[in-house]
Amino acid sequence: MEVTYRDQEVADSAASVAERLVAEGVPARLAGGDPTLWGEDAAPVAAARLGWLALPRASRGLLPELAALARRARADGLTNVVLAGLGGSSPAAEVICASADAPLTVLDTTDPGQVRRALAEGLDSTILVVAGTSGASVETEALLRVYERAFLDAGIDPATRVTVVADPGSPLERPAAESGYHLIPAAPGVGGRYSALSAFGLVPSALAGADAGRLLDEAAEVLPLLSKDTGNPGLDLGAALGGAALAGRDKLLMDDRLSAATGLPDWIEQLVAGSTGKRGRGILPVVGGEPRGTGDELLVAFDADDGDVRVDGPLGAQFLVWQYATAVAGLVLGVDPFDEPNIAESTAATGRLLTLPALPVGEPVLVDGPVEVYGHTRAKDLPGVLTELLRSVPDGGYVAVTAYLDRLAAFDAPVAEGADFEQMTDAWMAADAATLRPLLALRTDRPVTFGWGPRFARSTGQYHRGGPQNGVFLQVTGAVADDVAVPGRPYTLGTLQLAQALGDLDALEHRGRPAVRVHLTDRAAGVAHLLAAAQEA
Ligand SMILES: O=P(O)(O)OC[C@H]1O[C@H](O)[C@H](O)[C@@H](O)[C@@H]1O
Repeated sequence: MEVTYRDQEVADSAASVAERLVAEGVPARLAGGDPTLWGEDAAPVAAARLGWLALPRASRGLLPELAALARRARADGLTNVVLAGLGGSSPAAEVICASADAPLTVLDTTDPGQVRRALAEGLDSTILVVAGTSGASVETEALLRVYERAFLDAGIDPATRVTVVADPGSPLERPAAESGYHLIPAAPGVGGRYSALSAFGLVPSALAGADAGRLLDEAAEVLPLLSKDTGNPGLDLGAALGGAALAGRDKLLMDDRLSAATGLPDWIEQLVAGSTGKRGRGILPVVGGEPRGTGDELLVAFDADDGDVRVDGPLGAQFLVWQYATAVAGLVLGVDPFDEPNIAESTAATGRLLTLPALPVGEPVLVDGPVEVYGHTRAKDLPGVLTELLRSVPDGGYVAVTAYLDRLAAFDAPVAEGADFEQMTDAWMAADAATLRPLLALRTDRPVTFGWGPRFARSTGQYHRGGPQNGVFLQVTGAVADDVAVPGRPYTLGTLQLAQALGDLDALEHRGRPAVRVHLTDRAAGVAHLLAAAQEA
């Protein structure tokens, strides 16, 4: 694993940061799991979250159980692996499986269409992994309830299909015990964001056919370097991230085009945004963003020379080194990398909204074709709304687009017969809400981020609310055609999804951030309309 500086300014600031950290004994103290590094107030939480440093070795104990689990699933014909988990409980497995070409369906959504899509993949061959660290995520619990009912309706005993991965003492242990699900207790003292090499990352990956042992080997190889004062890739990367952010280069761009790992920036996003975005500080990962030369960017390139920092190494080592580097960057920025003080703001608001007889959606301030606009705007049409939002981004700020929609809906777009791959990709992009990010990025030199709700809410959501208050928000919601009931709960997935969006908006508006919700009364037509509006200057 190697970290190389390719920009003199970054190299200089990293060197002076590293010198200070070494003088304070940080590398050995962090590698040894010293919880007092981030100050006295942070020590109790850190003490309960530094377990990830031991995982490259400790998780080896899981391997026989994982092999047996995977063997049994294959013997039973359970090849469709579905992972229900939010925040840090799912993105590592997503990257591991995508990189290993191991098919995994990740459900970190409350979108009824996306959940129906997953259910339709064939319950006969489905094994469901339900993953939660705190066990408090309402989405995970709802998805478990939906799948339990679906299995029962299909005449399948859920106990033969559900595996629960949970922190010891988590409320998720209860349904597991009551219903006889296979329970795999996660290593204690890790927490969601740092759980890649724990049961959270490894159980679904092994079931889907990825090589969990290899990941641990890759991480174990780099582990001894992390206590060193020199030649320590975690220290080098952390000093670069922290030093650059202190110098105003706090937008993290990543070029992974040549990387053997698929989707690593998405995992880094949840780690870095959730860990550093607090107390008005933080590092904002801009996944998919291109460098604009604006002076507030740091470009990290994987296995390539075009960045300010070059990072080379296999996936298992990347996980460990980025975790260490993020903990170091938190120290440099003066934030506690292990808490998430502002996540609860929107979840509490969502909880309150769900107790009301009806969701307070309000009245649209304007309707433009299949798109309703809610919030404060003086604009007369949708292109005007977007222009106004873009103009309201302050110096050093950013635009965050968040879409509470079906992440896979674009693949339903009609593609002409005989179309080649490029034409197919064009058709999908033209139907994908995520295309808003590059389109809006063409119209501003400020970074534009994109996140699917509620997935982003537990990572960049922490940064949006806790980080520098210079974000401008465009939230996209959509009408639900075919809702899904949540058995045993008074709400449907569609209601939960909308309540989450409104809860998030509420938390942003309370902080005085410019935020507009656009609601698609027809989802496919609405996305097309929105993308067209984004192109109209
Ligand atoms: O794993 P859960 O209990 O469902 O929590 C999901 C997520 O919640 C918060 O956002 C934390 O910052 C994450 O680290 C965690 O993964």
